[in-house]
Amino acid sequence: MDRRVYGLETEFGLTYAPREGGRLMPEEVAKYLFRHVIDYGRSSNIFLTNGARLYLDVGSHPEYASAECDSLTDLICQDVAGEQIMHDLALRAERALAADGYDGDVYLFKNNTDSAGNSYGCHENFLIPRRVEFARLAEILIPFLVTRQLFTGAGGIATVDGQRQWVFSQRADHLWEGVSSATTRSRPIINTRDEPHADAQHYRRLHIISGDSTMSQTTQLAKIGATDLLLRMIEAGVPLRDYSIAHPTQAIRDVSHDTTGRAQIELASGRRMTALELQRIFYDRAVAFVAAEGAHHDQLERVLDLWGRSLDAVESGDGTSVATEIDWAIKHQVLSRYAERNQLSVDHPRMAQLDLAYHDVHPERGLFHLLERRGAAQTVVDRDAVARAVTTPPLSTRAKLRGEFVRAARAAGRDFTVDWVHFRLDDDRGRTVAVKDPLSAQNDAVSALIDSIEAT
Ligand SMILES: Nc1ncnc2c1ncn2[C@@H]1O[C@H](COP(=O)(O)OP(=O)(O)OP(=O)(O)O)[C@@H](O)[C@H]1O
Ligand SMILES: [Mg+2]
Repeated sequence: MDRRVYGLETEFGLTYAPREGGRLMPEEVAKYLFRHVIDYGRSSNIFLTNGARLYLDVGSHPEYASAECDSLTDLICQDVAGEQIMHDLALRAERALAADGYDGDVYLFKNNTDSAGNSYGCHENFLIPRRVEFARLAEILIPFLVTRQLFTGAGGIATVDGQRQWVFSQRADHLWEGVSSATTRSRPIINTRDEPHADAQHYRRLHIISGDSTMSQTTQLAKIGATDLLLRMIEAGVPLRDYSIAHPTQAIRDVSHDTTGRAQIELASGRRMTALELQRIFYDRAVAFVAAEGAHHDQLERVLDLWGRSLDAVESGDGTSVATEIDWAIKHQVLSRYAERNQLSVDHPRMAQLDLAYHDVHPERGLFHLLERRGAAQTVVDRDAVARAVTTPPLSTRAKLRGEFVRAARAAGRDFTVDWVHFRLDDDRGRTVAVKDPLSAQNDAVSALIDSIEAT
């Protein structure tokens, strides 16, 4: 695909810490969090003027699904904007709670596990051509996804065989299948539910649910950029050997638990390879592909540089060279310095607290955000671009139409229904406009709909 559509869905962890007043169940806190959303959109499932979807499913993990983007920088802007939108809801919830006699703090975490052992996800969506045979795609992609945590993992401390230890990924211990159509009960690496939100004859939406949520913008760039590049190679028919893994979910855990990158992975062929060896193959092939075909976007050099240096860092056992860029290394550096200063072992509860604080979306309280402000975490996009993305959609995809439609309908106080594909004014005799092409930012029928709102 020359222009690819990307979207990121993020589920957040939510807790309430009382200063005064009683405790609250997560479901009750979620109700407070979404009170403003329901006041604003009369539903707990709404689309925003930046083209994103904000919703609360059963349970207590609010989700922000970014608008469709066709560049990595737009995607990062839209994703970080989601944190700010969530944070704004948390502040409103605190005020509403206070009015009801609950004085305390609402915490939102962009992470993947809560203290009760539940896991929630960060789902990556990629538009891919249907002509690519899905079985071949999965065969190549799964070994890549199992091992890419060497540079995409959020890192942190987890309990493995009863012991607290450093790992690459929070999500790895919570995946149960390679490929499946379910996202909740069996939780696969790739979800095959076939809902392309595009012309189904020609496209698929690849739905990857195995990744960790990402705090660092540079990690996000490396994660989505490398995965896109691999997809591009598969689409181009680059011959890649079959590295199918015998037991993918066992392997993803083993790779996560061995931070030397030397976890042995058994392939379906019976051969054994380490995570680093597999990643080196993918990386070398990607470098050769770009050398032959040229870069298809202006961030590609940075993607390859981050990917390559991360593998070097794992190989050398020293993360400092990527400790401002890659989440696991950033977190490891700050937590281990703290442990040294305070003589804490890895199983000390304060270490678990810091690990959690890294993912706090609060711009002043969150540990990652503190590091970023101090220049200890590099960025890809500037603050102004993120601030714009809170209210403005990406301008080169269908999201632009959605954002403009939502804005116009709200301004005029009109009732409307939208989803990723459809646009409708509820009192417009049921006329629904469908925009099947996610890459189209112009559509006469939607323009006419918007004009009709503005004319009244
Ligand atoms: N044609 C497309 N190709 C790739 N991504 C798309 C396309 N259309 C929409 N997206 C992205 O897919 C994501 C869909 O999010 P959503 O939460 O609605 O997921 P879902 O898989 O449809 O449903 P759910 O999470 O409710 O199970 C969004 O980030 C959106 O930007
Ligand atoms: Mg979703």
